[in-house]
Amino acid sequence: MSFPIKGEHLHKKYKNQIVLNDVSLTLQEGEIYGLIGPSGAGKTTLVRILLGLEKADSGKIELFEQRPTLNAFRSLGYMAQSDALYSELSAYQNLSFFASIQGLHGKAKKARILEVAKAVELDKDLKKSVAQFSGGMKRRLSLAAALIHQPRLYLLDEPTVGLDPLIRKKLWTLFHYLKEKGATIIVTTHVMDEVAQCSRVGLLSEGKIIAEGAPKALMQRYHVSSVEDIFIAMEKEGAKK
Ligand SMILES: Nc1ncnc2c1ncn2[C@@H]1O[C@H](COP(=O)(O)OP(=O)(O)OP(=O)(O)O)[C@@H](O)[C@H]1O
Repeated sequence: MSFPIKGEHLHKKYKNQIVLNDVSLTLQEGEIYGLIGPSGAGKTTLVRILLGLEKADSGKIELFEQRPTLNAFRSLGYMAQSDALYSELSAYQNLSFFASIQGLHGKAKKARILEVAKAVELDKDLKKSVAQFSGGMKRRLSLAAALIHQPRLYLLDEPTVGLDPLIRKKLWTLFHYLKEKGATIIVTTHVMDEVAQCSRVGLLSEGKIIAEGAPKALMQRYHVSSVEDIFIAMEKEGAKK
């Protein structure tokens, strides 16, 4: 078993606010790990630290069982919570920019842009300027940009916010497809039916991962019949500690 990401004893404070208090997290190859928790719990902060975009105050990170290098970070696929797109450019130009950064050129680049645009159903909108895109289209374009270099590891921060149920379902089909092909995905979400589709779930609350496991196993452990109830039971347990 290989571990695409390992974070050990991570601590993070903003001024006097403790956001991460000794968080350890190990992702297994080929799993979809759902990171859940109340708003402001530190999910984005944890993802950004794992990605190398933010520095932990202390703790250790390994990427593919090695100390992370800049190149290793480049090989990750990241979809931020707010879309990092160039609105004055077309969707095609945006994808072309991200593809070039990743070293794709010429015919291979063009083919890959069409492939990822199809995967998120934006292939007919590639010529449009991003300024004319809806919120959901921007989310999908951000995802396409994260897919462009076929990374082995994806960090997706609330990838389906603002998307209609049909597109949401299609994106999850895509996530499962990526997983089947061997990719590992860490995804933050507040949507319970998405949580149910994760291989494992971790609940971050008050700076700690207070529960972790497969959704079914967690339902058994907390004697509840829905993922939503796990969330509530885990939170209650966390509050008692
Ligand atoms: N750069 C920063 N400077 C100061 N405080 C910050 C910074 N980034 C995050 N925080 C604070 O850290 C806490 C955790 O934020 P974070 O965005 O990681 O939470 P989250 O779990 O992702 O929330 P949500 O579910 O609402 O997206 C919040 O209280 C936030 O205000």
